[in-house]
Amino acid sequence: MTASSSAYPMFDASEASIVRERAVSELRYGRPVLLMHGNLQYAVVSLDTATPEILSRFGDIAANRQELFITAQRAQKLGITAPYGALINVSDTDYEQLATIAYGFDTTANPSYRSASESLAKLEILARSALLLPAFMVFEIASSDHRFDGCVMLDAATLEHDSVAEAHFSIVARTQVPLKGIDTAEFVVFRGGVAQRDQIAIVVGSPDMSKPVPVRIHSSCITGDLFGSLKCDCGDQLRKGMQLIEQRGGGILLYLDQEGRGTGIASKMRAYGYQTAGLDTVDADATLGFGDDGRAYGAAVAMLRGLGVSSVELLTNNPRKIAAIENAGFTVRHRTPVLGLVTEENRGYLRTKVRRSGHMIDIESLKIPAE
Ligand SMILES: Nc1nc2c(ncn2[C@@H]2O[C@H](COP(=O)(O)OP(=O)(O)OP(=O)(O)O)[C@@H](O)[C@H]2O)c(=O)[nH]1
Ligand SMILES: [Zn+2]
Repeated sequence: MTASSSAYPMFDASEASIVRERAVSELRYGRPVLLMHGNLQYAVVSLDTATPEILSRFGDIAANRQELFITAQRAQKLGITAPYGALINVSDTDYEQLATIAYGFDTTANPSYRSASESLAKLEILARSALLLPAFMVFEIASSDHRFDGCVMLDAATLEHDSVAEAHFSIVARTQVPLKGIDTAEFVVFRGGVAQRDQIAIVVGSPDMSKPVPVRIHSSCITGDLFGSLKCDCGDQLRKGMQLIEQRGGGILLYLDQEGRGTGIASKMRAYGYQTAGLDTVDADATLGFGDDGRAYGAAVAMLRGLGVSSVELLTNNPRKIAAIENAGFTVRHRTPVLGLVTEENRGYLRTKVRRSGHMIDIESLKIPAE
């Protein structure tokens, strides 16, 4: 084999999605990245992963002029109105105090701040990609400052929510798996999109792709799907969804790698902690800095296209899923509700879904049998 003498690199390492994934990796290891916006450059570290030592070094380099970025949702919890988030003055704030301001249950802090620019609001997108809390230490650096040379540098303008247009997926494996109560099921593994993660489509039976196909788009819920958590209805919905598809004579279940509505298992468990302390699911996420539901359905769209689906019967109570599929050009012929068992433990969660997230569940049906 002869070595290539091409003057061109094998791939374009400046491609926005690759730079973003490198930045994600750096942030998860607690290291700084550079966020560019026009002539401005910000050194940024994640509060979720940076150690006190890293933060202290960061503060030394910034000569104590670093600020804490929090999202608009978290700012609102602190009584601050800032549409793109806020930059909190933290010159004399220790690590514990930073965490309290950034995502603590106690929201009584009254810090001095300035409103963040639109470009810094993009840090929330980066946090979601990295499955980290959306709180960052930020320091604006001069172009003559070379102390962050070597850090991954990304352009804020390239940080957009997972868009369908950029999602390229391909099938890497498909194989039959015998499932309890299901006649035939084929697991089709797709690879692509953000971080080239693997996503699964389960094709039940042999659906006619030229007709409306029964489809459930299911976001992963380790606690509910695997362990039978009583806090939500996910496990029931998963199994009911599969049964409904089987009863229809075949269809597709898309199992999306979107734990905790895309915030990741760590943030979901933190949110559960706040729920135990009395917050509902939406307020618990907002207290951590997250918006109501930031899930993107690019992977679902790509998988349905990859399987040759154009028209669906969607098994869901969530209007956002319908909108996402319709916006991508699919015809939603029919919607079938999927409701799990209502229990004392999940009733509040289901009510919040109806009242605050617009889920189409008959509130009367949320009475538990003994009521
Ligand atoms: N952040 C957060 N995520 C949760 C909580 N409870 C469940 N989840 C996640 O919520 C998602 C629920 O997914 P789905 O059942 O597909 O979606 P849905 O929005 O309920 O819509 P349908 O079930 O289709 O009506 C999963 O990713 C769960 O991990 C919670 O309290 N906080
Ligand atoms: Zn769940």
